[in-house]
Amino acid sequence: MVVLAKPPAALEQISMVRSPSPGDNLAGVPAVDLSAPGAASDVVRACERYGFFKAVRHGVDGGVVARLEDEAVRFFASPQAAKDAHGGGRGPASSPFGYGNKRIGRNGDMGWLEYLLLAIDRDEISDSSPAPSFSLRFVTVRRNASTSNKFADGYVTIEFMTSCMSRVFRDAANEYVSAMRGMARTVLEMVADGLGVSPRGTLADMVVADKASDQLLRLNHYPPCPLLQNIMPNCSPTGFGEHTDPQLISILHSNSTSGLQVAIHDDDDDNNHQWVSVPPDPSSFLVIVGDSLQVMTNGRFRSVKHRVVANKLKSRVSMIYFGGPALGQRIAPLRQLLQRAAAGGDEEKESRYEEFTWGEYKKAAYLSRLGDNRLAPFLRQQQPPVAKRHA
Ligand SMILES: C=C1C[C@]23C[C@@]1(O)CC[C@H]2[C@@]12CC[C@H](O)[C@@](C)(C(=O)O1)[C@H]2[C@@H]3C(=O)O
Ligand SMILES: O=C(O)CCC(=O)C(=O)O
Repeated sequence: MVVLAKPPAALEQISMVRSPSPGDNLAGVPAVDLSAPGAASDVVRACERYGFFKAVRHGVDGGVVARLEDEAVRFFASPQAAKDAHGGGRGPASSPFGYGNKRIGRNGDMGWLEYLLLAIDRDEISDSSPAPSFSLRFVTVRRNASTSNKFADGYVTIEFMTSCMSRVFRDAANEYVSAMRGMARTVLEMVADGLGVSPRGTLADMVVADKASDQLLRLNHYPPCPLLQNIMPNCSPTGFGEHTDPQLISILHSNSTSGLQVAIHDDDDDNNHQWVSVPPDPSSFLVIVGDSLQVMTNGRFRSVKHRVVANKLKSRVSMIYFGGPALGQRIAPLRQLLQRAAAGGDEEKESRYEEFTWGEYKKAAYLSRLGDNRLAPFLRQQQPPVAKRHA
């Protein structure tokens, strides 16, 4: 009798992928030295070809990263019941925010991970603040209400509406988010410079200066998964399924455990892609182009598909800042790019996409499955596929 190997119950509903091997590593991960004079054009080149890059010499203090990572590790090591108490609940009315275990989003996606998803809310705290709709929510307040430009530059503090975390955790998250907002500004200004769009704050202000912008912080923990070692030695569970990020920009940090893979498209055939591993480098950050930035560049930048494969032996901890604009922000190609095209430049002069606001897109995104192509319903009819990328 042949007995078929069956995955352990803990892995039911989690899809398997081929285990990464050293040969899958992306040779020459695109890297940009953010302190270099030519950084803006390097950023644009990487976002066009790959949809992501590794930011080095970024100016973020290692202590800021270490303090939040230590707190995240401490939180994930706490008793399961304590973590579950901060979950967003289950079912269609549940909140995506707070602590989650294996369930990603509300539409049936599963992964070998646990996480904390936090909204960064910039309302000032006051007695009249509406009660939060979920159990974990950052509320940012102005440190100095009279200096609004400082506010724009990231001088914010974060308070938790609930006391699930220690003061130390709160402070660590606060300083980390400030650093990420600073990097988001730097990169988005470089994008504007590199594309010849003025003022250079056009994109950065939507995410960093607009008081109503929609920013998230996600802390992921992928426990080691030795369960398949003997029965399926060449397979690994999916940690986080393939997806693109809906926002403008994401900034990812991970510890030294591998697992992140990105889809690299053929230069000649846009429908063809290959999954490659991005070796971890805790001294750097990965900047990822989101769907909204793809639209704002009229498809010139690519929102890159990425996923995480669980590691058999080591825990992976990642921390991601997602920079989205205000819900009412129109998501459409930057006018100057279209105007330049109309005046005879080399870019397309019509938008490839139907118009939408970030609020509309976000609503649709949160009803979709992780791996769906969320921009497809917004593509204008009879548009050619996303332009062949520049080398
Ligand atoms: C399955 C889902 C999880 C997600 C919302 C969605 O319905 C589709 C997009 C997913 C994603 C991917 C990037 C970020 O991790 C995230 C927070 C986001 O903004 O979009 C997640 C959403 C989530 O985990 O709730
Ligand atoms: O953990 C990672 O490295 C990536 C996670 C991710 O893509 C996400 O949280 O959206």
